[in-house]
Amino acid sequence: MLRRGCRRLSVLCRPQDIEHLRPLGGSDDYVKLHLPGNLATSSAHTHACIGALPSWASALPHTAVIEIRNAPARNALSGKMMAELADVVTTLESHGNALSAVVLRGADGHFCAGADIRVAKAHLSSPEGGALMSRVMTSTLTRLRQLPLISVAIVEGAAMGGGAELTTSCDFRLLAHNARLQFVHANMGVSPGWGGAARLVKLVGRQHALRLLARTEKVSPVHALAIGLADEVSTPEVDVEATAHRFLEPICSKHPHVIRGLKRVVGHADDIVLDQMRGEEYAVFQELWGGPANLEALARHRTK
Ligand SMILES: CCCC(=O)SCCNC(=O)CCNC(=O)[C@H](O)C(C)(C)COP(=O)(O)OP(=O)(O)OC[C@H]1O[C@@H](n2cnc3c(N)ncnc32)[C@H](O)[C@@H]1OP(=O)(O)O
Repeated sequence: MLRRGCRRLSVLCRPQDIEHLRPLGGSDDYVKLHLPGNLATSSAHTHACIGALPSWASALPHTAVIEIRNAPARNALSGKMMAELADVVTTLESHGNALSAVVLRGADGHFCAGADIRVAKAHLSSPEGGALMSRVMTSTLTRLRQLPLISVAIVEGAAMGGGAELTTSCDFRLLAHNARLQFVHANMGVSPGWGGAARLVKLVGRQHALRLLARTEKVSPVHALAIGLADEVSTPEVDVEATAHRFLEPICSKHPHVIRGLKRVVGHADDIVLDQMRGEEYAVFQELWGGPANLEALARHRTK
């Protein structure tokens, strides 16, 4: 399932891969997309599980929240949750025009403990099962990373294994003072399988990435900040929700088209060669120049 194109190596996930994972979970574990009121109504018919925004996020305009919940397993992802995360990303790809940002957060004080080991043991322990999970998660997290939205992981408590990989698929990581990140894969006898190794190298560089992966080091918030794995760290005085608010407010107060254009330009600069980037930059500029936000800004600027 690996395709070696002339430019990139891509992992192909088939719809039946996602459907294979969907029954593998319980009734209380889920991944849910929380949207502002109008979008929640218009996205009600999509596959994804949709809810209203939690109160801490409702004051942030143009922001969605992805909630990860699996209470008995520190929010580890069951197969069902992996399928639901894919659904959520599909909804954001097709219904997210009015959004600027998406926040990924685990429920009840933990981010995510990786793959749900109970499910993995019972249903995905074969090489084929692992490959299937890897295809689905790599594809979903690549699509999450490529959304034209600013994505932010709020990391509280444990982010282990695949959970640590999940944090790297977001543009920014805001860590609670009690956050614990650990790429425990080597302890599980595996390497990252959700695309997280490549993203980690991009974030922290070859040296730190190899060290974190090979030594399975526990990364404290202070260390994460020092090596570029964290963008902000909350304190006991300023909690993680207030930290997220402070970080996101200057982004979400701008016009969503502008933020989406910026993300596309920077995303492409990061991922593709320069001449393609120039084409994208030109195309985005043409789309934005003369648009409502640009005209509003021009109107505000008085001619001397
Ligand atoms: C390519 C991706 C590959 C992977 O992600 S493989 C999975 C890698 N993840 C791990 O190895 C994490 C293992 N868990 C831990 O280290 C710790 O549980 C963790 C997350 C730091 C939390 O520690 P504590 O707060 O002390 O809680 P605890 O250990 O008592 O756990 C509470 C309950 O949660 C369960 N749990 C934690 N991680 C899980 C997982 N990944 N899958 C399934 N169940 C998991 C744990 O078994 C315990 O259950 P119970 O209450 O004893 O029934």
